[in-house]
Amino acid sequence: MDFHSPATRIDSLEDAFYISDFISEDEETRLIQKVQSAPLPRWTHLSHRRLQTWPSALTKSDTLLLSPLPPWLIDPIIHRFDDLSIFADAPHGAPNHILVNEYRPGQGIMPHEDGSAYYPLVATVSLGAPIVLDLYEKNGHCSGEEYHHFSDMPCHGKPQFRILQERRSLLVMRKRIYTDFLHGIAETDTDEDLGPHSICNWDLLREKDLYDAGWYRRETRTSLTYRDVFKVAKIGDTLKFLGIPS
Ligand SMILES: O=C(O)CCC(=O)C(=O)O
Ligand SMILES: [Fe+2]
Repeated sequence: MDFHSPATRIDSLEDAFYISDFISEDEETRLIQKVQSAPLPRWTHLSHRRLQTWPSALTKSDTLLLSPLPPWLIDPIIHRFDDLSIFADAPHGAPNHILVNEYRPGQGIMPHEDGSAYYPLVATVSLGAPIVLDLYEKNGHCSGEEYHHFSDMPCHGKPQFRILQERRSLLVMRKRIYTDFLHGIAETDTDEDLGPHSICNWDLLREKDLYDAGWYRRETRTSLTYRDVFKVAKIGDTLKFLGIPS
């Protein structure tokens, strides 16, 4: 089976796909335990969330120094990506880099793009609690009083699209959605105005009744974002380059 079937496609977005029950509850529990039990220095503390980078951060020239990913980030997730051919067209045919982001209630991530270091496809597995991801078209411009100082800036006021990511779900964004949109998560402790009119993957949700009131309170949500870095270097080659015998 391919991941880009009509059963998983988010209708209003040509190149985004959503699978609500990508991992089981037991798999989710185990993954959360693994994230939580990583040694403390693994975490980078940012002002609005904390982050782990696997296998390591990219160099200044956006190169990944190749080293194996830990087994818990491969099995079952990357095996399932293989079954669905998610990274089949990527240069290395599989993800080689994973960011783990943890958001407590009130935390988020500013609208941004992931950039050209990566093949334009990101596959995100959500753990622990739902969260809304906002998409902003890059060349959308601001209008309205509060933005008049920044009229040439992309508009971060109102997202064009909102994707509700349930716990245990997979979201794949690629091509134009990757290159032409910014994505972000609001710093709020309540996601509001939820319904078929505002959430573009509403039809694909597993547990719509949780949002009957039109809002929910955030709880700690962790994401695993899988990508393929274009430029890779073997550690041995790097040591040779530095004149160090390996
Ligand atoms: O947590 C998410 O779903 C988004 C994370 C993200 O945008 C990033 O790590 O670049
Ligand atoms: Fe991102």
